[in-house]
Amino acid sequence: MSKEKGNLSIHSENIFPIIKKWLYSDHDIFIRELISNSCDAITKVKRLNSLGEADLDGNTDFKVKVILDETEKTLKFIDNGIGMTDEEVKKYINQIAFSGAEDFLKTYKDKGDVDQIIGHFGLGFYSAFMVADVVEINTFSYKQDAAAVKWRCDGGTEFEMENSDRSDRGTEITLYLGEQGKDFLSEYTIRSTIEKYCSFMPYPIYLEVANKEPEKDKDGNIVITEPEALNDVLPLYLKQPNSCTDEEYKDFYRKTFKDFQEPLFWIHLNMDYPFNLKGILYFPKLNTEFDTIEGRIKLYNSQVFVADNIKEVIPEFLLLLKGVIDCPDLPLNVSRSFLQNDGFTRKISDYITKKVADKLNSLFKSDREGFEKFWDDISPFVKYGLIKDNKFYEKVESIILYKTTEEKYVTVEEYLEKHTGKLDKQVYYVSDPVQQAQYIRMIKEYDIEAVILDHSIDTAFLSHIEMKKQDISFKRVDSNISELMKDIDETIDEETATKEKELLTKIFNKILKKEDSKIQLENLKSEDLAGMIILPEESRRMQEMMKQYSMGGFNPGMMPSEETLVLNKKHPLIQYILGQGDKETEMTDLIAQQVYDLAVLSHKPLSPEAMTSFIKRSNEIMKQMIAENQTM
Ligand SMILES: Nc1ncnc2c1ncn2[C@@H]1O[C@H](COP(=O)(O)OP(=O)(O)OP(=O)(O)O)[C@@H](O)[C@H]1O
Repeated sequence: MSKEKGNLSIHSENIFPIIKKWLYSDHDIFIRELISNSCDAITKVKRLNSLGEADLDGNTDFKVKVILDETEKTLKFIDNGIGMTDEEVKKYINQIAFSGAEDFLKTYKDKGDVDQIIGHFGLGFYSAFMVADVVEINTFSYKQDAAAVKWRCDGGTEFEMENSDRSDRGTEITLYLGEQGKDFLSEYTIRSTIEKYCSFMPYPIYLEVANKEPEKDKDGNIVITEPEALNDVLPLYLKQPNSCTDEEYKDFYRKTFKDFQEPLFWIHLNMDYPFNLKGILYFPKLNTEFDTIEGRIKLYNSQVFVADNIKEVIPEFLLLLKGVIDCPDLPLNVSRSFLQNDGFTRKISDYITKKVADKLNSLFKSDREGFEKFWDDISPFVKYGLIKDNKFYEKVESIILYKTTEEKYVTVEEYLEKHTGKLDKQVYYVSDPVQQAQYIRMIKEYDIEAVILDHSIDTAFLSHIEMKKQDISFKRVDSNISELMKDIDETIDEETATKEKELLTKIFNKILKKEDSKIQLENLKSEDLAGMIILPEESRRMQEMMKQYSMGGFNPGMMPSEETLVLNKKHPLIQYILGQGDKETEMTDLIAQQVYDLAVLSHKPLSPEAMTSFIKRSNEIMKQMIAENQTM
C-alpha cells in the first residue's frame, strides 16, 4: 500500500475538543480503553482459532504489554491479538468512531452531558487523544495475506496510513504524550492505573519501563527477575462457589481491598439467568462507629473495572460492605441518570438485596451462635438496610437480634416471651449502659433485662421498628417504672400517702427553688437506692429531636421539664426526712439536696454549678461525720 492520507470525517473537527473535555475528571480511563481493546483482540483471535478459522502460528503466549519510555515520552500498548488489516483500520478506526460521533453530536450537542460518549459510540480508542499529541497504530492481522499497516494521527482531522514492517500478529499502539498527558510519564501512575482498571482483565498485563536501571544485588550483580503480571486473570468470583476455599476468599479480600482484617463472612453471587452477574460481597469487621464505616463495592463489566460504589446498581445500604460485582450486561460507561431509570438495574439491586437477606437468614438458622458472634459487627449494616429498604426489612425482620444487659442476644419475640407477665409488649432499653447502670441494677431486682441500643443508628432504628410493629414500644430504663410497680401488693393508707407526698413535694420545691416538683413515692425493691429521676420516653425523644434539629442551639430550659423524682420509701434517708415531719431542719435540706443530686447523677451528667455544690456538700457531710465521731 502506498502512503495514504485522508480526512477522518467531515464532522471530526468537532470531536477532539469534546474528547479532551470529556473525562477531565477521569483522565486515566484511556488506559482501560486501550488495554480492554487489546484483551478483546486476543479473545477474538482465540475464538477464531477454536473455530478453525485462524492459524496462531505458535504465537499463543497471549498477553498485553505496556511499555513506558520516559525519555521518548511515549507509552505503548502491545498485544498479540487479532490485529487489523488496512481495510479494518479504515473501517473501525477512521469511520466507525466518527459516524458514531456524528450521532453523538446530534444527540448531546446542547445537553452538555458528555459522560456517555465513549462506551456508547465506540470511541474507546480515541480516548488516547486526551493525553497524546500523536497516536500511532502498527498492526498486523491474523489473516493469511494481510499486510501490516501503520496509521498515524496528530489529533487533527487528518491521518496517514502506510504499510509497515511489523511481522508479529497483533497490534501496537503508541501514544506520544503531550502536555496534558505528562502525569502518565510515571511508572507509579501507570502501574496504579492498570491496577485500578485492569486488575481482573482476562490476559496477563505486563508493565515495562524502557532504559530502566537494572536492579542489582549487594555485590553489584544484575538481578534478573521474572516479569510479573499486574492482574489476576481468573478472579475468584468467576469460579464456582463450591470449588472455592475459605482461605481463597480471605486471600482475595486482602488483595482486593488491602484490608488485613479478616472479613466476617461473604456471599458469592453467581447468577446466569435472567441476567449474568457474578461477584463476592464481604461483611467486613467493624471496630468503629457507624459514621466511619467505609465500604467499597467495585463494579466490573466482563472483568473491566467500571466504577466504585455505584448507588444506582447497588442498594445504598450495601455500600457499607466490601465486594466486587461483575455484570457484563451493564453498559461499560454507565451514566448514572441512565441507570437510575433503568428497570434492569433495579432487578440487579433486588437480586443482591435478596441474596444478602438469604445469607443472613441461613446463618441465623444454621449457626445461631456464630450469627450472635457477628451481630455487633453486622447490626449497624442490617439496621441501616432495613430502614432504607422495605423488602430487606421484610426478609430480615424476624432475625434481628438485640443484645441484652446480660450479654445475651435475643429476638424481640424471645425478649417479650422471657418477660411475659412482667412487661406488656414493651421492651426496656438502655442507650448508655454506664450512665444508666443504676436503672439496669434496679430493673434487675425485678428480674427484668434491658436491651442495649447504644449505636448512632439506634434512635432511627427503634422508631422504625415501632412504626412497623405498632403494638411494641421501646422504653428507655429511665423513662417509666409503672411496669415494675404494677404487681406490688400493698395495703396503702391513702391519707398517709397523700400527706407524705405533700411533705416531700414541699421540701423538694424549696431546695429546687420550684413550685411544681413532680414527686412519686414508691416502695422500690432496692434498699440502697434513695431516689431516681424518670423522664417519659416521648418527652425525652422530643427533646433529643429538638436538640438534633436545632443544631446545638436548643436550650432544654425552653421546654417544661417532665422529670419526676421517684423516692424510695424504704430507704433510710427518705424515712428520716419523713420522720422529721414539718420540722424544717438544716439536716433535712442537706439530705434532700444530696438525694436529688445523686438521683440526677444516675440519670445524666450534672451541670458544672450543680457538680460544684454537690462536691462541696459531700465534703461538708464528711467533715460533719468526723466532727460527730470526735465528740463521741
Ligand atoms: N488492539 C486492537 N486490536 C485489534 N482491533 C482493535 C484494537 N483496538 C481497536 N480495535 C478495533 O477498533 C474498533 C474501535 O475501537 P474502539 O475502542 O474505538 O471502540 P470499541 O472497542 O468498538 O468500543 P468501546 O468504546 O466500548 O471500546 C474495535 O471495535 C476493534 O475492531
